[in-house]
Amino acid sequence: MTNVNVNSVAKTYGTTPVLADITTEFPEGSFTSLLGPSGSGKTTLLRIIAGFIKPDLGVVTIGSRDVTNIPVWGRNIGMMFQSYALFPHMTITQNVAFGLERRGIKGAAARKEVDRALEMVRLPGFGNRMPKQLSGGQQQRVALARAIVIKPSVLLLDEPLSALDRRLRQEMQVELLRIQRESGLTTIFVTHDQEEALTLSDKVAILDKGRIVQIGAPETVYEKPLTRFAAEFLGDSNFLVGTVENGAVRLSDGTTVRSASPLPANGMKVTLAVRPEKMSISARNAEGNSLTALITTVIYAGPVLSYLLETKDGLPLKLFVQNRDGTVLKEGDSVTLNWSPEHTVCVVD
Ligand SMILES: Nc1ncnc2c1ncn2[C@@H]1O[C@H](COP(=O)(O)OP(=O)(O)OP(=O)(O)O)[C@@H](O)[C@H]1O
Repeated sequence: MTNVNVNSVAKTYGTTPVLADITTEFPEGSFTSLLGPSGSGKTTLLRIIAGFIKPDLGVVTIGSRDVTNIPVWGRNIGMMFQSYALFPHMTITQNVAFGLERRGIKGAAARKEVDRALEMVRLPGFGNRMPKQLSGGQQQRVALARAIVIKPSVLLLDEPLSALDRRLRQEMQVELLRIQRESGLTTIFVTHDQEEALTLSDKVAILDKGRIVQIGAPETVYEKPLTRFAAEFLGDSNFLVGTVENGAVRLSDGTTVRSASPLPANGMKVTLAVRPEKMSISARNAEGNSLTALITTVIYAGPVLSYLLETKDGLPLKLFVQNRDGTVLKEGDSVTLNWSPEHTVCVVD
């Protein structure tokens, strides 16, 4: 078990900066997801930690060891990518043993480690099969066994589950988490699937244009986004823009909205973010915030109903409600939305 540190790491391709001054710690035994849109630099950061790419600036340490100038094979890293490509002409045992052989571990010692790894991914007894005799999910497990059999210090995963269908993917998420917890491996996981990042991780790092804009526990990043980008990228959000007036925010239609976040000085323009499930259609609470809006679209998704709304000033809003009693409101209905200042977060625009 080892912690990974990235210090002032920067990378530019030609004139395009891809990573700008990244400093962050991946604590020993933690599971961190790197989450961000396409091109935000997730893979580049992972490949720098793996040693496939050398940063222009900065230092990478694994444990107490500076590995910035150490090649991939000298870093003792377990890796798994989207294209997990097992060797088709080799048995499962041979596939898993591949990394061990390159480390000089052969024969009975190797077989013992392979059996242990196959047991860990719940494929005991599959060693003599060929990859084509396994389902996609089973092949993925073999790839995971191959990554962990070498007893790496760190496990690096780049969208390993994105080729799987939804059901298999959820199954593998549970397996991955179990294996990570059992092995205690410091794990860094690249994904652009927010739900996956929230469910699996101890920490989520949100990347935007080569910077980590926020890193923290899933519930912190979700409940208290720091920027509009983070609030929008991780989950859905309503944004209310207004001016600070006597400790509250006055919107353009004159409504006053209170926030539990610290607000800047009077007269400053601010953006407030409110999650759509934090709003409700209920009797007005004197302590709370409220806005009246017209329903423009109803999206029926079984357990959850989504409503798109618009205030008379043209402000678009979203509302998610649990479908408790089967009541579905209609387009054109006018409703009053209520929500708490606790769920009204001041974000950097
Ligand atoms: N070898 C390269 N040469 C030039 N530009 C590159 C190279 N590799 C990556 N880039 C650019 O760097 C940026 C970041 O790429 P990276 O693959 O790290 O993003 P990502 O967040 O992992 O995206 P995705 O989710 O699409 O995989 C992109 O704009 C990409 O085009």
